[in-house]
Amino acid sequence: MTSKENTFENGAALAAALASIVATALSAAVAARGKASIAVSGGSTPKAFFDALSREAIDWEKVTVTLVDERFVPADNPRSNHLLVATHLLKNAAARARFLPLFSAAASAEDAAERATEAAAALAQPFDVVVLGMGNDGHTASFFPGGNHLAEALDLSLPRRVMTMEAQGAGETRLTFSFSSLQDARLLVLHIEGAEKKAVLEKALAGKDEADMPVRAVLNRAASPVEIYWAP
Ligand SMILES: O=C1O[C@H](COP(=O)(O)O)[C@@H](O)[C@H](O)[C@H]1O
Repeated sequence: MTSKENTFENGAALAAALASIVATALSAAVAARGKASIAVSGGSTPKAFFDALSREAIDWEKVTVTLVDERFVPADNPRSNHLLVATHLLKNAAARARFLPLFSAAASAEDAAERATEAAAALAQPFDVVVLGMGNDGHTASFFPGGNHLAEALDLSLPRRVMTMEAQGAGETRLTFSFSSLQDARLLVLHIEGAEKKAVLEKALAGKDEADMPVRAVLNRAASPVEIYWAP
């Protein structure tokens, strides 16, 4: 599919612009269908965006927020993406949103993935908004190079689901929405910041090998156009 690069002077300007277009997309979804859904990423990049989005005047009671991916850790773990979202997004006006976690205290990560798949099936499809991040190794969501379920996760014929992923660069076992769940979002954003990530993006755009850089699946095969948001 196509991608479009949106470049900003700094992270604050990017956060404000991204919060504004995401708010517009969520409000349009509520107006059209009575509810809206957004899947967001974890990591260090989205904090300012989350803070800005939390203040947007949206009918948040009608919005479900979930995660693109999560570590198989409880929400009080400092590495939990749920904790990040609870701290930076589910506050101010956005405190009224519903949150759908991927982690649950199941016997195994596989069981937690099954539970999250069932819970997510109640959401309207596709997602109204998906905001992806990217690691310096070319991973996005928890599609890691060398991931034990990478080929399955990137297979577009896989029914929408949450699945587990283990990889050397991932730390904890991960829970991640499949590519099939994310790639057709009504608004599909790849949010990256810094010169190093820009260089990783350029490398990803220049090649095709998805096992080496799984973010290429998004850049090359997503059904929706990819809005790339970048600031130095
Ligand atoms: O592991 C993860 O990392 C990526 C990128 O994180 P960042 O710290 O470099 O911004 C993130 O998109 C993903 O959701 C997260 O689980």
